[in-house]
Amino acid sequence: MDEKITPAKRLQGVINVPGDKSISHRSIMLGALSRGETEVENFLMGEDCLSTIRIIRALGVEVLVDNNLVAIRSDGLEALREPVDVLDAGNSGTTMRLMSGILAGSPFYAVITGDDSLRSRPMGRVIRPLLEMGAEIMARNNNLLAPIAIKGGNLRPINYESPVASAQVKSAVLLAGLFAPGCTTVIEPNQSRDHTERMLRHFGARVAVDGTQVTVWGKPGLTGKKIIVPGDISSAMFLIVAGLIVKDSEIVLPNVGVNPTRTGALQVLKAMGGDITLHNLREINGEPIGDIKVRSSGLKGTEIGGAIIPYLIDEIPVLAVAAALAEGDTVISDAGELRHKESDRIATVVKMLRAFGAGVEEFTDGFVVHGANKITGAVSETSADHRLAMSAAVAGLAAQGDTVVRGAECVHISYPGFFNTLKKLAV
Ligand SMILES: O=C(O)C1=C[C@@H](OP(=O)(O)O)[C@@H](O)[C@H](O)C1
Ligand SMILES: C=C(OP(=O)(O)O)C(=O)O
Repeated sequence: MDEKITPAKRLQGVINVPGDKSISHRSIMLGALSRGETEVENFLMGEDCLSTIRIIRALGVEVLVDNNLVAIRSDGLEALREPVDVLDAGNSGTTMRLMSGILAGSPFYAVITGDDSLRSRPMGRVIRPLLEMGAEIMARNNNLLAPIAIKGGNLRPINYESPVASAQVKSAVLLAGLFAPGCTTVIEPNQSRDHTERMLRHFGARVAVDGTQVTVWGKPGLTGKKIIVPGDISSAMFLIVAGLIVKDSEIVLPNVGVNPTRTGALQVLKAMGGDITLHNLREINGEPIGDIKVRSSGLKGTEIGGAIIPYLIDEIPVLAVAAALAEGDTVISDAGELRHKESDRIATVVKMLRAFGAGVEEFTDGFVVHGANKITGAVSETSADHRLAMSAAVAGLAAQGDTVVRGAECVHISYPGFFNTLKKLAV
C-alpha cells in the first residue's frame, strides 16, 4: 500500500500514542508465567504483540482480548504445554528472542520461526547462553538463524557476560533464569532498556541490579497482576520530531513512558535545541510516565554515540530526519546494532535521506548527516520496516513537494493508526 504525504503547514493537537511495544510483549509473557489472572490495559494491538499472544495461546495459556484490554489466566511457571505446530513470531525480534528464553526453561519440544526479515536476523546471541544453561537447541546456519528448535528444561543458572548491549539477549537469559535453581546473572557492555527487570519485580520475582549487571533468583512464585501499559515513547518520537520540524506546531502527548533507559532521543533532541517539556511525571506499575509537550524549534547538529545508543536505538531513523533539517552536521556512531533490525537501518536510513535530497555518508557503525534547511519530497521505499516508513512520512511533512511512502502497511507492526494520526494533527 502506498501512502501519500503532503507538506503540513503546522501540526496541532493532543494525541494518545498507542501502548508501549516492549512492555506489551512482556506483560503477556510474564502473565503466562504467573499464577492467577493478569489484566493488561492499553495493550498495543500491533502485529508484533499479536504474534506474542498467538504463541502464548499455542502454548496452552488462555489469553482473552477485548479491545485494548487483555486478560491472561495461568497456573504459573509450569503452565506452558508442548505446542502441536511451529510457533510463528512474524516480524518480531522481541517475541522470538524472549520466547526462546521461556522455551529453554520449559520441558518440551518447540520450534519457533518468523518472516523473511526475522529469519535473517542474528539468533546466535540468544542461542549461545541458552545452550550454556543446558537447553538443547538446533537452528539453521550453525545455530545462528531461525527457525530455532528447542527442547527445554533442567536448566542451570549462569553468569553471562553479553558481548552486545541488547535488552532482548538480557531478557532471554533472565526469563530462562526463572526456571533455573539459584541466581542467573547477565552483564552488559552498556545498559539496555530495563522493562523486564521492572516487570519481574512487579510480578514478585527477586531481581538485583548493580550498574550493567542484573541478577534474577530462579523458581520464584510469580502471581498475576494488573498492568497499565504506558504510551510508547518510540512511537511518540515520530510525532515529537514532526512537531519540531514543521513550523508553528504544538503537540501534547499524554501518558507516555519516560523510563530513562528509553529516553535517549529526548535528551538528544533537547541538546539540538528542541522545545520539549515533560509534565505530570508519575509512576505506574514500576514504570515512569509523563505528558510530553513539543513546539517547533530550530535545531542544531550534534554527535550521538557511546553508552546512549541503547537508550535511543529504535529512534535513530527519525533522529536522522531531524538531523537532515538541522543546522550543521550530525554524526551517529557506535550504532552497528542498527544493521540487525527489521532492515539494515544504516543502509536503509542513508538511502531514504538521499531520496529526500539530504547529504549523508555511511560508515560501518553509523553515518553522518549534513543538515540543511530544506529537503524535497520523495518516493520512499521502506524495505517493509515500520520505523523507516514512519520516518519517511515525518520527513514528508516538512519537505517541499509531495512524498509517497511505499509499503506503508508495515506501520501496523508498532503503530496502527499512524497515518490517521498524522492527518488529524495537520490542521
Ligand atoms: O527488548 C525489547 O523490547 C527491544 C529491544 C531492542 O532490541 P535489542 O535488544 O536487539 O537491542 C529494540 O531495538 C527492540 O525494538 C525492542
Ligand atoms: C527492532 C524492533 O523490534 P524487534 O527487534 O522486536 O523486531 C523495532 O521495533 O524497531
